[in-house]
Amino acid sequence: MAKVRVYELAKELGVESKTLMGKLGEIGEFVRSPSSTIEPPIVRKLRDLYPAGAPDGAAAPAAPKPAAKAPVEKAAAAPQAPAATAPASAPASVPAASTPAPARPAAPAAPAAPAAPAQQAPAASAAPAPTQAAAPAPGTRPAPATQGRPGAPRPGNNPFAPSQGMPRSGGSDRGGSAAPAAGPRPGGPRPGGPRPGNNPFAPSQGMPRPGDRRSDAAPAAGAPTGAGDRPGGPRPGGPRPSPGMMPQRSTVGRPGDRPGPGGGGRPGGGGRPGGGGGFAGRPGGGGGPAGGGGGGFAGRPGGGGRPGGAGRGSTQGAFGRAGGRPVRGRKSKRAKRQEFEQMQAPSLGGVQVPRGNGSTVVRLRHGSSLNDFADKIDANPASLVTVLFHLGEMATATQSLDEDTFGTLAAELGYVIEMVSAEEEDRELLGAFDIDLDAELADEDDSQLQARPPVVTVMGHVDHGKTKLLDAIRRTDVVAGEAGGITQHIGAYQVRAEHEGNERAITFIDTPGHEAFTAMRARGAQVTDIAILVVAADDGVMPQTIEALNHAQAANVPIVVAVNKVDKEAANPAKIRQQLTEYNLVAEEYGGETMFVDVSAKQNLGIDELLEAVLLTADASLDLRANPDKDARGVAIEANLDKGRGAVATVLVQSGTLRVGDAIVAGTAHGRVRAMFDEHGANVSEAGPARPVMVLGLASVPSAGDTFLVASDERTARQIGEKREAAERAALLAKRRKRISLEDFTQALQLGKVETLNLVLKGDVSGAVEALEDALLKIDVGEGVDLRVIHRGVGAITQNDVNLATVDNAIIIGFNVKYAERVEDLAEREGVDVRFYSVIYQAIDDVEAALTGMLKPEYEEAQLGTAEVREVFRSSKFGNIAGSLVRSGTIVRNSKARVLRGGAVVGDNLTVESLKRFKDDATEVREGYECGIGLGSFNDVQTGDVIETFEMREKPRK
Ligand SMILES: Nc1nc2c(ncn2[C@@H]2O[C@H](COP(=O)(O)OP(=O)(O)OP(=O)(O)O)[C@@H](O)[C@H]2O)c(=O)[nH]1
Repeated sequence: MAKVRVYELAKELGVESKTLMGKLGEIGEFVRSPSSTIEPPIVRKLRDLYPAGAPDGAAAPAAPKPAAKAPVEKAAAAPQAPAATAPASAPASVPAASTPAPARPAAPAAPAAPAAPAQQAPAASAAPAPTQAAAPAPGTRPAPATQGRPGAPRPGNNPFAPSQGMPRSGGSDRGGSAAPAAGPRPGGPRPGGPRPGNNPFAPSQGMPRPGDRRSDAAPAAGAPTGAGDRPGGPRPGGPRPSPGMMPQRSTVGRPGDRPGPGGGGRPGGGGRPGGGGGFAGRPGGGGGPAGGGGGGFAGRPGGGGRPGGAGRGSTQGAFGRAGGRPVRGRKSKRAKRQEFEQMQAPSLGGVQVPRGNGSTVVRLRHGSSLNDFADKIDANPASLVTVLFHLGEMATATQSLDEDTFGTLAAELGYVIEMVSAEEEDRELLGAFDIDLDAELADEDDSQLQARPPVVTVMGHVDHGKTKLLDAIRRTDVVAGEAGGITQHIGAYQVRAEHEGNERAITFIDTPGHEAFTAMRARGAQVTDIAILVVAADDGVMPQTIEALNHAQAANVPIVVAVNKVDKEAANPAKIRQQLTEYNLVAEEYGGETMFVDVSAKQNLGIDELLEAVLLTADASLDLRANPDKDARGVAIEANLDKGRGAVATVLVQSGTLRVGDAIVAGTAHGRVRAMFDEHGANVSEAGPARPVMVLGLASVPSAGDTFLVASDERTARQIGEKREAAERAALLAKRRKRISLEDFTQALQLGKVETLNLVLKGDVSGAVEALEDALLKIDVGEGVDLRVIHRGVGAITQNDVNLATVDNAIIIGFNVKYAERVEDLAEREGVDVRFYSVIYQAIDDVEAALTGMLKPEYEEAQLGTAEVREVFRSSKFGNIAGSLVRSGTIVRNSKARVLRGGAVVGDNLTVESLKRFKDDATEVREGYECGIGLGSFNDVQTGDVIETFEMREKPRK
């Protein structure tokens, strides 16, 4: 069918060419002149508009003629001007786009009347016209089967789907033009409505970009494809196209494209779908035939071979999926569900996390990680990481977090976090081994309880005589005399004193000071029954006296005051009594309840009275009884690693009886009691309540204040120890992480205060570790540098130590210890600096040096050379160049510079940006030579100026 020119048609229709051109403009077909040709579909449309040759064109556009064979006929026709084709479809398609729903009902009917599809789908009928308008590429063969498909937009055609691949504005988007071809799924759209996956709001599908003509284009895609599609039913014999069958942007519509090998009727490599959509920006590029049939698929014959040349991963058009990326098959149900859920309640960061109702309690152990939290709420740990990140905290899924962090996260997600305390945690842990210490105590009846000695701690201000007093008490021991005195310091000792005619035992903790007392309390060990507060009679109440009594009172521990040094001339015991009344310690003689005893530790005066006072106080205010007939429970008082004997721990039995051979676990240390010694160095086979003994047989060194218990067997003891160790490690990690938050860090960085030397101290005995720590912390390193002992302990350097040092960039100092097995390799691998010392001062010297090295370097200016400006050259490239003579030193390129004029600085903070020796670039020019110096943007250089160059050098620290 030959093309018709405007004037010819005008004549035929009995209207003026101008009127017809106007009409063409109205329907979006812009023609240049009356002699322009019009594509047959447009011709038909116009004929419909002027059915009876009515000049007003009043005829309804409702009954367009079927587009049937037009494309075939037009296949070989010359390409149309883009201006003519592209806009044509747009207006036509708009109604379809805006009312996709009404178009749908037509779909089911379409297969029933394939011969007259257009009548049934008016919306679609408009579209075939423009699709035909897209001229076939020269040389492409038309697809015979493109026509005849009932026209109706595919229900699945999501007009908003960005992947529809509509041409972008400008109409020259080849890829876009391919979309309609891709759009139809010959396999038949599901008639039941839009594809569930086609969620126009789903982020994965996106909305059309502004400026895109997708929204316009989409209906066009729908319409023409509908024309070629078989809505509501499977394509006869046609396989469901895989995405791979979709035409590729890069291939479709290229002139000269050939149908693919299996394509059967896939013309022009899929035809230029732009033709289908009527948006063909490239005349001739659009596989007209395909277009005529309504997109690329229309070009496929019923047999539906795979489209040749159309690869995977190209435009996916009407499937609503993002174009460009290959998508294999349709979305899984799971993907759809996920998408749906995402639409419901995305959390902070856009991830999906099961939410609590605001009061859902989640119990977490101290040191738990996001993994643990995720486990409890059945969430994906990675999602929690994301949410936390959006809350301003960065953490990995396995990292232990502190309570605050969990609290923030939980609040965001509608949960309430309940952190389990260390005691509760241990209780739970022991519960797993059928050990319930609380129930044990509750179940004991009076008949099982026997009196036990009081356990006493001596506290007081520095130099008030605590140690001296403990010595004096030790000497008064009636048994000690017989056994040759207390020969060993084991951390605690028991003395016997006469009281009301009876010999009574009193246990003294041999670590004076409230620090040890409090440290033990902090570990959950309530060891002390009575505190002796030592106050020097010649000195009076001092800060640490007050601190000590506060600590004792806070622990509800009765106090006996030892007014010491009464032998001294300046002693004023009455003053002490008076002073202490202010702190609720009112002496008995003043009507109070506190016993004050005047003693002289030096002269052994009043010691017996003091012991008696202790016993009286104990009897008066405490019910000191315990059940000796059960497995021992108690506290580790002191522990160290002995070269010959291994871990040595002094434990205080609090209840039950500890026997040699018992399986024991103290904190994380476990083992079997191999031997026990008392403070006299004598072997003991069993130790009852309030009895301190030195125990051999533990596999590792427990910490002071660790509670111990006898387990049913060694295996249980080991398991408890290991579980405690894991919990402790987690808690330690959590604690460590809390030390610095992101804000603190940034602030510290800004203040230049992040240079912190972290240390892990390990020693053979706790005393040495403490001494080392004290000495290190006393190093005067000046401001700006911090020293922190992040961990200290007794024993070999373990994997835990190295791990800790790795995380915190710490240096490990080992004093008289070595690596534990296989730890050296780890330290080397992780690059942890581990230093061993046997002389404490060497360690201190080294740390001091390290700290000095860490101090921020100070810089000073060092002059490199001066040059006198002899002449100024102007260079368009480098600005002014100072032709200079080097007067002293060397002028070095890229060095700092300043310009002096008459001794005054006229330019500072400059850089020697270019340096030339004649025409050659030079890196440096020495004294006596001429050179050209360019100072960058500084152009105010004059003859006679002096250019001084220098560099900033680090100042050596003294
Ligand atoms: N005259 C006299 N001097 C005493 C008496 N008790 C202790 N001292 C002296 O006081 C000084 C400090 O005694 P310590 O027992 O070391 O005192 P401390 O309270 O243990 O001191 P720190 O361990 O530093 O807290 C020593 O020189 C003792 O000899 C006493 O009863 N009379």
